Amino acid sequence: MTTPNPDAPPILAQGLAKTYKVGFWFNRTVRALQSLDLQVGAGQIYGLLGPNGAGKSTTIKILMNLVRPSSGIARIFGQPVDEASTRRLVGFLPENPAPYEYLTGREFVTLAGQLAGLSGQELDVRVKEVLGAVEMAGAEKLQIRRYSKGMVQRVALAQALVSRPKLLILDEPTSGLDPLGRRQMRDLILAEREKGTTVLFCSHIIPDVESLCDRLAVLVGGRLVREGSVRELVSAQVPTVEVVVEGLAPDAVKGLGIPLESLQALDGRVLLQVSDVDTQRLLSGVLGAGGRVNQVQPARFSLEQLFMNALKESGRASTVGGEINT
Ligand SMILES: Nc1ncnc2c1ncn2[C@@H]1O[C@H](COP(=O)(O)OP(=O)(O)OP(=O)(O)O)[C@@H](O)[C@H]1O
Repeated sequence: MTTPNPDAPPILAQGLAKTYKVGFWFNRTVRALQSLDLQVGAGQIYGLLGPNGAGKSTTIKILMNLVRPSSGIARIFGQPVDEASTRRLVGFLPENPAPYEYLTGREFVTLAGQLAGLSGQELDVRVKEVLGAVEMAGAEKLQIRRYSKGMVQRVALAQALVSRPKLLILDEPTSGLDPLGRRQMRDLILAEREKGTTVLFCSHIIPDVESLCDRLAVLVGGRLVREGSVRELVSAQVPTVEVVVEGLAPDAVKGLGIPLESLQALDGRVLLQVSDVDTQRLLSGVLGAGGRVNQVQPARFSLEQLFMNALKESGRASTVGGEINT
């Protein structure tokens, strides 16, 4: 058995690919992941963002050694993902946690703590601590089958935290949580980073990714299409301007022949987004056609725009999943 290297990146993936065999005769394949390179540095909160079927869970399952990659390398703290010594350093929240229903929340988290090597008073104290942190102390004696989806998500997070992991891997951590629960989950993730824990989480909830991540990777159809810090990625977008026009119908605005990022009819006005370089031409066109310009302001770039652009470029705006080959 080799020991994990604390100076190695918590997560490293090189050329990671996964092809699933599907169909009754397993004669078709789905390419879920294609040559993924990823490096997550110590203490970072790293987000995997992508639409349904982008390959986020497959990446996480490979890192958790639940799925074998078809090719490529995946390492945790410098060790292969199937190395037992690395498992103790990782806390994992799966996409649809399915804890033993007949255990109480407290029993379940205690079991997870025992499996992680805790015992005696240290175990009791830690179980109480994590159940308190996820606000489940009041329901800890209830069997899990009586829990709501959000409560299951909370105890599942408690089991991921109980061993004080150095790396937390969270698959859709805010799924099933109400707005308050989502806020608490975000605060817990930030608190973990304060303690020096590295966090990898996947989501398709853009505000969660935007508010939490230091860096992120955008996956579409199994391919990495963007990677960087949230700020870098958002500021690399082509600047656009928002223009509100009155006195012209949407079709008349479209008829000006100026490329528009978006167009929305709003109660007698038309709200447009246009690339910075086309703004003057648009304004002259609107005035020349007898319209009035009500408002012009730079658009605030959001991760959502970046995401939509990435989808558009990949030609995947209306499709999900990996490539299916027959
Ligand atoms: N066990 C499996 N067998 C066959 N195909 C699979 C399997 N697991 C995933 N896939 C396929 O691989 C592709 C990627 O799926 P994956 O679950 O990794 O995506 P995801 O980004 O996590 O999606 P979501 O956001 O919907 O959870 C999809 O096309 C999916 O149908």
